[in-house]
Amino acid sequence: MIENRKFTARDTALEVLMQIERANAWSDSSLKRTIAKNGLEGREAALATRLAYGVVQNRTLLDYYITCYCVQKAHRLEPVIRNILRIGGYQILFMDKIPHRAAVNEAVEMCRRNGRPRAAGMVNAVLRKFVANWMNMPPIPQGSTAEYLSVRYSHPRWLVERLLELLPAEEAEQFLQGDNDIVPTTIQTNLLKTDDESLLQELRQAGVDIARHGWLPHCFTVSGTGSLERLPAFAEGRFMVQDAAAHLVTVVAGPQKGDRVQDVCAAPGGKSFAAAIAMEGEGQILSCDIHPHKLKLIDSGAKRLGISCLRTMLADAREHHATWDRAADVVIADVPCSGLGIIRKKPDIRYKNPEELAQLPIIQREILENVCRYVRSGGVLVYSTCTILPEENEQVTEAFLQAHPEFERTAFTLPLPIGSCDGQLTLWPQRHGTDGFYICRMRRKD
Ligand SMILES: C[S@@+](CC[C@H](N)C(=O)[O-])C[C@H]1O[C@@H](n2cnc3c(N)ncnc32)[C@H](O)[C@@H]1O
Repeated sequence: MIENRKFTARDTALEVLMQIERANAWSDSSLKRTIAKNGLEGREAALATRLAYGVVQNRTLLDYYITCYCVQKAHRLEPVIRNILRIGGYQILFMDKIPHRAAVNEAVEMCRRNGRPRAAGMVNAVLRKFVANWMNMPPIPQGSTAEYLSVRYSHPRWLVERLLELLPAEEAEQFLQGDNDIVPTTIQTNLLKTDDESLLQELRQAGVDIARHGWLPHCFTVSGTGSLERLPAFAEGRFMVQDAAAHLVTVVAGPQKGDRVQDVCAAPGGKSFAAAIAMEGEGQILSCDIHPHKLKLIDSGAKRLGISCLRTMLADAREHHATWDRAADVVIADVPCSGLGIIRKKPDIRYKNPEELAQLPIIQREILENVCRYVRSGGVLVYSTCTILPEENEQVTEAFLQAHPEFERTAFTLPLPIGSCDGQLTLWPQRHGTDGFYICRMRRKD
């Protein structure tokens, strides 16, 4: 049955890749939209997703091989042909269950269906070379370590060079490799509605491949189960999806029952929701964001999870609201960042323009400067990002602490293997098995 419909999955992947290329679309939102428009479900939707993500994750490498086997360089090919070749090449090199013959034939058919019958012969010839050599593809130029890793793992050169400044080469390679792996999803029990054991049983009965998280209480890892959103347990709010690293931000913030919490960059709401669960639904959470449409995501998430102690408000975290001064027990500043720690979930982040990223520390510092005013005496200020770059992390908090002696970093202890931290922590995928994150816990002394 799937055989007959693979055609649609490949066309959907092509449509998504074209949107990414032409309109600079993000792969996750483009996939969601296109899968719905094309009416794909279940395994067909999963195949379209795997193909589109797989090509984004391995784009440089695929283009390198295409260039080796084609008279024209990959970047000179017409975009639609280039993407058909990438989809075909990805299946041949990375997907064991798809017969090579099917990958080639489907690519040839896609040329015809997309009004490019004259390219069919060339596509056939290039992909046949992939098939003939798949166990022994052309060597990647060794050049410098950065050049090799950049092609091998399809990350831009600047990012590889930056990682090589931060990590030993072997670890940088593990990081890059991990960005292209399929990672399990982490979910958290909504203790406001159910308990761990009931959720485990319910999801097992629904056919979900689920295991308790290795070290995070009330969390599970789930894999290979397609969209979790179709499950009644999701629709009825018995769990939320959140990576372990993101979850730890709330653990570090440590909100207590009855607390007043302000989440100043809150959408789509994950850390506010985790705070509400930790607070057993009692207290006040003010979840702000700069984008009105994103506030709706927080509202609908809170409704689904049965959280009633949360309200949303449109606010730019750089602008002062005097009425909030010294009012919060906990302020969470999960600031906009380069997102380089979550490439394994959002593969196209690697292609962001580094020049735009250079502005982020300025915004991050402005946010911290402003929202620190909302922390009460003795209250907690948590700064977090989903990146691993020191200029968005330690360098922002260190500059802040130097300018604000009324704040100090305070130690915290997390479940092993992390253990005790001196007030700040960078989580690394290749070390901790989580997304890449930075968390800093500060306390107002006066
Ligand atoms: C890393 S995301 C937050 C994720 C969220 N805390 C969660 O756990 O679901 C950063 C958010 O900051 C918002 N944002 C960006 N600039 C902002 C600003 N100046 N003021 C408030 N929010 C801002 C973005 O719209 C985005 O939703």
